[in-house]
Amino acid sequence: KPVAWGYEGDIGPCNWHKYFPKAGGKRQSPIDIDTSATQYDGSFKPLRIHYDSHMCSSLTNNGHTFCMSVNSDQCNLSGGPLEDKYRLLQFHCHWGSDDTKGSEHTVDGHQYAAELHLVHWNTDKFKSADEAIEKNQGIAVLTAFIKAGKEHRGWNHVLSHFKDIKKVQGTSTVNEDFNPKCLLPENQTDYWTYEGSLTTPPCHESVRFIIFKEVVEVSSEQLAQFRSLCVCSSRKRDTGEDEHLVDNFRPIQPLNGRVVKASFQ
Ligand SMILES: NS(=O)(=O)c1ccc2oc(NC(=O)c3ccccc3)nc2c1
Ligand SMILES: [Zn+2]
Repeated sequence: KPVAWGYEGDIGPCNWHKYFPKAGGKRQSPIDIDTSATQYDGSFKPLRIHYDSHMCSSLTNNGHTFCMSVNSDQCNLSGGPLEDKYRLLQFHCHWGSDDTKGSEHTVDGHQYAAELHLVHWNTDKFKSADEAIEKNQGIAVLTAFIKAGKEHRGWNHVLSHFKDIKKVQGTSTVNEDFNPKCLLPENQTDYWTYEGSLTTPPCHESVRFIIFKEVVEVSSEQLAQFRSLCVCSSRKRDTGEDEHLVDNFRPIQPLNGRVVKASFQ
């Protein structure tokens, strides 16, 4: 029977290690990026992000975030710090209860309103995502910070399906011509990268994070739509309204001597 975990109370991040021992490991995520301690690495080749847009995907509320599952073998990532080719598996976000918090990684202690994770698995080294998810070098997560600002039209293709997934386990099929590349910042040459973990249980230490320096803007109204998702099926709080899915970010974890590399000087 799967163990319940969440972001507050007894099942919150401080207790994850009791049922998910890797959560207490030495290369956990997220971390704070201290820009004075990052090391420029001139050896990185250009990042190659090739996504097609003719992919059918499904959007689900898994009770911890929304997850857009992608099943196209044409969405590939390679280059940069990566030695192998990785295939897009899903993307999701982390956010807060207001625009002042929500990202998992922080930059010089600054937390953004939300954080986008595009999750890829290593198709050169492993036969399935189920295998890659728990192996070193198995996963690469392209990450973009999100702040409140002007409206992002690309995000509306995803947000327009949110009414179908308000409740947990709600699923909606997305067939329209949508390319997740539109969710990334324009500047895809400046990024930080380090070796970490899944930021939710089971916290496998299998992830290479690639975090773009440029921050993406979405409107405050669009951020409010993230918060409209419900974390529980129909259980009403004693106050009678639905419990909303917010503050689904893990606190930052010890760096333990890891060095964050930068693709830029
Ligand atoms: N916040 S995170 O670190 O990006 C993160 C955290 C936990 C995750 O579990 C999975 N599993 C699959 O996507 C998957 C999808 C299909 C088959 C096997 C695995 N991806 C994750 C990403
Ligand atoms: Zn994530």
